[in-house]
Amino acid sequence: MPSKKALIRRPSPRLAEGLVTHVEREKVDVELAQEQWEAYAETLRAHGWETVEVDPEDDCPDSVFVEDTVVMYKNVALITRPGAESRRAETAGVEEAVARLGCSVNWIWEPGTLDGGDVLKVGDTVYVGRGGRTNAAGVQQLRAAFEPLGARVVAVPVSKVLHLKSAVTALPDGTILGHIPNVDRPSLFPGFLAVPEEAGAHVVLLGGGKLLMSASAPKTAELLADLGHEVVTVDISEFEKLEGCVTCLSVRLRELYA
Ligand SMILES: NC(=O)NCCC[C@H](N)C(=O)O
Repeated sequence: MPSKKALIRRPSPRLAEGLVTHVEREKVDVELAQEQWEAYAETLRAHGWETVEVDPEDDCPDSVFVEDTVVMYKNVALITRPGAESRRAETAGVEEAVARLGCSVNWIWEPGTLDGGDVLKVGDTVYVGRGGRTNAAGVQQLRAAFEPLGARVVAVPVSKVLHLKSAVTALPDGTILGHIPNVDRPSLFPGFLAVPEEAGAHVVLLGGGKLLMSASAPKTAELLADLGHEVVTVDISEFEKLEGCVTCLSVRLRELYA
């Protein structure tokens, strides 16, 4: 039976020291972030996901952004080698967690770098962003890991935002959502829908046609609701100050047959 498990990792007490690259540093309220993270996890559970906590990594300020440390395809967990050196220590705990769940484990190796935020799966198409965190060797290694399993890997340039998924994500029907100023080449994506807000480009598919979105994209939420989607919102303001979005706080494991 397909699983509905989601990896999450509680915020480090050092969260406020997290990296910022494309935005001005703003003061992060760590206590509020903790509350927002609890509410995010509760929302996943309320929609049928069993949350599995990876052991915390308190010395890594960005460890809550668990999506960047592992990419799932079928039952294979590809442990990444994050582009930012300060994030490399995050992967050990994630590797342990996915192995415990029965995933087959594979790795991105030096000189490859790859962040999970750069990987968007739409059916068997796997888009990978070549940008500030993911290099050409990382793209090649991802291809070598997933193409034999049936994936079609499509590399796309990312220069305007931190990760590919900061720029685009996909609706359940495969339509790609993007905020045009953040997308290098919208024409590379079939069925592209431009959204009016930066955070409007970020959706997590909760299942049953429901979309999890940030409360900071009300116009896009209205647009998507008007197209017949059911939108569930969460406030993740403290993570957005660190260039995080709804996708980066969890990794959904849908194809485990444990
Ligand atoms: N996948 C994601 O959207 N990850 C966000 C990572 C934010 C973190 N401050 C970083 O710069 O790595």
